[in-house]
Amino acid sequence: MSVLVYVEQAEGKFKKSVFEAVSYAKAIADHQSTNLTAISIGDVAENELKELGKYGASKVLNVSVDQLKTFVNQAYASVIAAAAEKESADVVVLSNSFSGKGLAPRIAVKLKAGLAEGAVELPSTDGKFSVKKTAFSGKAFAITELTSANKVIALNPNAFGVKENATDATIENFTADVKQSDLGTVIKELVRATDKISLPDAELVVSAGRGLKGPENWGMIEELASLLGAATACSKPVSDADWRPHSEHVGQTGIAISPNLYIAIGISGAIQHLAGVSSSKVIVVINKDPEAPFFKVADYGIVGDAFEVVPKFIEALKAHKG
Ligand SMILES: Cc1cc2nc3c(=O)[nH]c(=O)nc-3n(C[C@H](O)[C@H](O)[C@H](O)COP(=O)(O)OP(=O)(O)OC[C@H]3O[C@@H](n4cnc5c(N)ncnc54)[C@H](O)[C@@H]3O)c2cc1C
Repeated sequence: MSVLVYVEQAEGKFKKSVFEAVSYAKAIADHQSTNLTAISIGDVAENELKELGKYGASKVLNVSVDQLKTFVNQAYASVIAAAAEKESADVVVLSNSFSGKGLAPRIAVKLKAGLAEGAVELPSTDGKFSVKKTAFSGKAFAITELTSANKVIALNPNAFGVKENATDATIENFTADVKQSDLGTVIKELVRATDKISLPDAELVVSAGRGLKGPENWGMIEELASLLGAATACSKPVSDADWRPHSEHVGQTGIAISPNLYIAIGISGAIQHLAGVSSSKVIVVINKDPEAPFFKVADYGIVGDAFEVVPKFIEALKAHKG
């Protein structure tokens, strides 16, 4: 028995959430006194693959074939399942990212495995294999017991943290048959929508809501985000009104994020909004209404008018940066 972790790459590089998934998988492997193997699909240089050893992967299966250069859900799931079978892995771990959300259930079906999506902690060690995970679109937690022999766990980004565990990773090429039926949808070209920091991966996020009154007032939000090196986000009504693009909408029906810092400006804190942001490590709320529900989950709160507070915040940051 062993543990397999899928390491998603973007343009040949691994993101922090991947190193976190490897750290998490390594902790499971250690608990089971077994080895951790990683599987990478796409064009990744050897030195980047070797990096995975730093977090505990002792072997890396490298799949580099033309058909799988870009992400193809069904085909990637088949390859990862084939690797799990080859490695006799009974636990498969991956990040609960956009692609992870599509892959995890497919891999689980192929391996007849129990599935825990949105895991936020290591499985329990009391003899049962129970995983704490988010439920009801992030509004609650559930403890799910996986009773099947094989298990698939999709870890929520920023839930476990990156932990170094230096091992010398050996790299092995892995060739799995890619069936034509798995290539039903193929990405032909990837076009970047923006050069801005990607919201799902951002460590810092500045978000604003209807309290900003209109799209013309987002200049100060963008300036604040740029000074902090943060991504920008917004509430649903803001993107519904086309004040901001839908790619910035966070919450139950938008993107779920868990950055280290989430600054919410002029957002009431409706439950559907909180569903996507409440697992942020530190939440700062700026709202002129002291009764705004967001203050209940805030680590720091400023009761004040955004049009007064944000410019002062920007001024202070500029002064701090010199
Ligand atoms: C099925 C369903 C799914 C939903 N999914 C989502 C979702 O994914 N994401 C999401 O965000 N919403 C979602 N919603 C909508 C959600 O219920 C709220 O309506 C929405 O989050 C409110 O957005 P808001 O806080 O920007 O606006 P408002 O509720 O209008 O709040 C504006 C806030 O700004 C404050 N304010 C006003 N002026 C200022 C000022 N000058 N300075 C400082 N503060 C000020 C006000 O006090 C208020 O708290 C969903 C709703 C439903 C029914």
